[in-house]
Amino acid sequence: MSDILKIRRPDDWHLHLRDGAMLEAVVGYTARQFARAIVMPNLADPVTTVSAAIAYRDRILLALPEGRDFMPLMTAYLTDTIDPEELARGHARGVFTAAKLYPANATTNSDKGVTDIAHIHGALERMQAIGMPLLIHGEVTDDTDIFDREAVFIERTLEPLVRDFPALKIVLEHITTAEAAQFIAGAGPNLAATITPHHIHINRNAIFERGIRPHAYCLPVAKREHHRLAVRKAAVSGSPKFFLGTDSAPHARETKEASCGCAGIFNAPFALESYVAAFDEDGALDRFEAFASEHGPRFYGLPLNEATLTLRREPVDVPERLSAAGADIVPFHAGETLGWRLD
Ligand SMILES: NC(=O)N[C@@H](CC(=O)O)C(=O)O
Ligand SMILES: [Zn+2]
Ligand SMILES: [Zn+2]
Repeated sequence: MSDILKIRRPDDWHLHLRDGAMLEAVVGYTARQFARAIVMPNLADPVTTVSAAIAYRDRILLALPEGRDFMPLMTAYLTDTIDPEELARGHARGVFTAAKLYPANATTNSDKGVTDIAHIHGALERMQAIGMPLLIHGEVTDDTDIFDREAVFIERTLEPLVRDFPALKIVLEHITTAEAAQFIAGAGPNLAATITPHHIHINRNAIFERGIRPHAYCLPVAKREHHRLAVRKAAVSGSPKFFLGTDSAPHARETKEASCGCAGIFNAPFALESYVAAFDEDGALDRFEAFASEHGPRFYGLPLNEATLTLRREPVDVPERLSAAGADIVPFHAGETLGWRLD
């Protein structure tokens, strides 16, 4: 009985699909598992307009393997000069599901992000009024210690933001700390957080295991063990404020294995297998479906998926590399054997 898990088809509430050849190489891995995904707008040329989002959505749909039923949910990239009208227009037309706040220079392709929250107050007011969610990469960008950047962001930026916009729907993305888990758990129902597979499996030791491990490097960077445990506890808790968002972030192998390697972990190929292993280890298989398939759509006010999928307790080998876009990419769990297999 507990060797087979049949669940409502899940969604990925935080995903990087990139563009061009990389998009074509990676989109099938996500579409195999997830019915929908919130697609991040941090392309080299960020998605800041309705027309750019429509064109990107069309490229994603065109890149899908045949017969795959998958709906990309698009997001707008907030800049200092973003026009609140453009956001509202995109939201009303069903193009922008949400808008994403990247503090300028916090992460990959965030150089055109927001330099000061004060610059987007008009946009946030408008989003609050129309019920458009704000998605946040929550790290400060000054010379704060890299392991403290999320906790400091919560104190310095998120708490005032929640006070100023009490009805704004906010998702704190890819949380990595006990502080974040605690803050979200204690906040109102309009605040939620996504949790990645890697942040429930690895702590910061993984980045330095017998040498430097670029494929375990992402932002926000993995923290100490006690933070991993707190984030994992939130994921398996059954609280509707925490839901699945892989933050799968493919980078070609040579751009990670470099003197200045890119941040991002490519976990799309075995995302469900990775999450379910953690729920199984924690005796929380009965709460997996809610985390993967229910909490997200309820927060976003979207219908639950009708289709189902089945996971079986059978070994699955994760390859060392996957070839894509003429290069290769190293997936999360490369070379490991996971204990659950997706049909
Ligand atoms: N998570 C990462 O380490 N990288 C993401 C950006 C992001 O989500 O911060 C990317 O686009 O590569
Ligand atoms: Zn991020
Ligand atoms: Zn991301």
